Amino acid sequence: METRMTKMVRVVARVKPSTDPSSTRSILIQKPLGEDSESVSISFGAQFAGSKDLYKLDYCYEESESTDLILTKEIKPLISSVFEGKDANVIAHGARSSGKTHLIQGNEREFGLAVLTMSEMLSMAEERGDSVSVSVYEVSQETVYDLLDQDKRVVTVLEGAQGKIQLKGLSQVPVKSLSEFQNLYFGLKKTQKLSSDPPVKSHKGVMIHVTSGNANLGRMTFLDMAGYEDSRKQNSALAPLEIARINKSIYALQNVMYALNANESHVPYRESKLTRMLKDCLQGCKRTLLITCLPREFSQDSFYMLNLASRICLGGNRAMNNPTKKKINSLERSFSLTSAAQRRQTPLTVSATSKKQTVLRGNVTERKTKINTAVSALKARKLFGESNDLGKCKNNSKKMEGKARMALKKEISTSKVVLNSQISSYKEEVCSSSIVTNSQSSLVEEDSGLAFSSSTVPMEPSSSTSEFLSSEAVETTDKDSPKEHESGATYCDDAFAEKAPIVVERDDNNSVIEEDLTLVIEGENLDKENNSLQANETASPPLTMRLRELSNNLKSMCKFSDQLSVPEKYQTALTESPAEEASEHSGITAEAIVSAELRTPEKTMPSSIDCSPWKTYSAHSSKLKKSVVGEYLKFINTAGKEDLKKLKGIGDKRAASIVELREESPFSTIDDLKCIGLSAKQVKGLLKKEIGEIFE
Ligand SMILES: Nc1ncnc2c1ncn2[C@@H]1O[C@H](COP(=O)(O)OP(=O)(O)OP(=O)(O)O)[C@@H](O)[C@H]1O
Repeated sequence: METRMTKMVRVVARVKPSTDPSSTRSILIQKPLGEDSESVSISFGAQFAGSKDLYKLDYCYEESESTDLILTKEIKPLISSVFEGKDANVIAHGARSSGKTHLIQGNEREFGLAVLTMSEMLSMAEERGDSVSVSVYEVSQETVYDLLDQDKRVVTVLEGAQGKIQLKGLSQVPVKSLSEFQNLYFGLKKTQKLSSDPPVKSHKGVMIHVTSGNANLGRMTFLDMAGYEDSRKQNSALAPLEIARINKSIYALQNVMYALNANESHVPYRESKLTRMLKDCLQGCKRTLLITCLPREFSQDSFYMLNLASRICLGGNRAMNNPTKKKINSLERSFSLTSAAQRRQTPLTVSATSKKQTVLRGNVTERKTKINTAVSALKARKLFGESNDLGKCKNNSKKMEGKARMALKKEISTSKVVLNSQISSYKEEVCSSSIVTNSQSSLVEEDSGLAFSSSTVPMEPSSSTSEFLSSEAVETTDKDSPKEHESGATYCDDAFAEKAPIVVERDDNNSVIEEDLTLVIEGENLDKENNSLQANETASPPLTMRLRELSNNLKSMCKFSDQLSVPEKYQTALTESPAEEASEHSGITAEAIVSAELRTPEKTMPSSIDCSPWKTYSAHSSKLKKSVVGEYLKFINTAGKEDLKKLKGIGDKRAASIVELREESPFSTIDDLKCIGLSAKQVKGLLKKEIGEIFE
């Protein structure tokens, strides 16, 4: 029976006009049915390395299409629902300077969507005899500020026992006319921007409330998100940590939208202050409109944002098309495991029948691209976080695919692979030592195909942590202390949660009611939990031991490769022939064919059969170097703070920076360590010292 569903999040793009008409770096938009297209594809110019990829969205508004058109087509239907008591959200995200503020706020001459919408809503309210009021806020460094308050009062996000969010300290100013609203909205900067303010990025939100008499109807939220930028950019005005923090909250909201659109059972609202404060608006809404702002001339940062938007869009399509999507979602999520602990705890499910393996083989071959796209297009912040440039993104996709292969290969080799089991395990050892992140994926069969499931696995920090965070969870950190607020009640702000005794609020009839509130746990606490998770799993041996072990393994592998002797015909089958050819060798089982297909030739060490001793030695030492670097990075990406401090040259501050930065984007090259304030020379020195220690 077909289930009718509507997408919770509609994902469209808005193109910002080119500033250089002669530029060849233009994005390409395919609208099969012009304005009536229900889905569009966006790709990048041939010059761009990612040009082969098409990103699907629900629609794309080009430069020639006016903001009024977006209002008519996208927002007017939402306005009616707000007057019927539903919430609606319009969120603009994108790279820096991609036109988000221009789209949402606009300027005095060219009104943005928030102003145009307010105009519509005021007319409608007048007709119906309803009232409109507005709140304007900013979320910066995990703190919410009330922008309609002269002193930019801090807003506290409280969560009631029923999970209802209360924004304590957020003003709600009645608006009677558009000019009144404009004065409030455009006057903000003039009254509040202090020249001494350090340049910080923030998310800015406008919430339009509709009330009928004393009853609250719906709310329309406009969110102008801070611009995404690669935290490793050398020329940014902001510190990498500040960028990382803001990116983390961008990813958090994107993860929430993905989960909502994919109709997932768990929505990770607790990942950031922004997602927590918007929880009610997002979950109680008729629809959220996500607008990806894209400059006509693409950039790496735009590419990432589009990639993520497309992922959210695809999640919705799948949820509508496939009621059993949850298993598929698990595939994406299984690749998005964020902490090494989670990755390592992932059980490798083995389906051992050869029949199933034969099916798997076919599917793996056919789905190679699908896995790749699913992984690259669908993984949340970790996938994209891991890859802060296209090259890395591609490498990561390859790595993911490689890991999938490895997992399959493991599966096969644990059952009846007759041929070459020695080679398989030998290769596995080499591969695993050179893969930076170590993700194990559960493999299960879904329908007749191959699916990856993480049903037994926490998916992301959000999901894992939230499992032990009920809405009444209580947690404190020692660095944050309770704050005193005007009400006189002592309660907590970010990263501090405790059961508040009784907090007073007003109900729909404006009468005072008392509610038992639980103060929320914010992102930093989640970090703490993530870290404690990591701390638990860092019972793994220290780096030097692991390097030593690696060195021994490599030595034994060298020995093994010298002894290696595989019948020639099987060597050919394993390295070159497609499966069909291989099957002609009567002695090779179906499982072996799969093994052959899944082989990653470049990872294979050259045997000494046809190499000179020097070539063999060079190849081995270069592999050794790569493996050591890989191990080092793996350690950097997974170890707890205390273990990190055991590394030469890493003190408390650097260890803390590593933990914070890798949350946003794991270290994928040694050079990434420059982000924690090391020079290239210092980075080299660190590694030399660690390697030197192996031989002490
Ligand atoms: N559709 C448009 N038409 C003309 N100019 C535009 C358009 N969109 C944006 N711009 C211009 O591009 C510049 C950057 O736009 P805007 O400030 O809106 O970007 P942003 O994405 O909000 O930036 P940030 O990431 O810093 O918040 C501004 O000078 C703005 O006037």
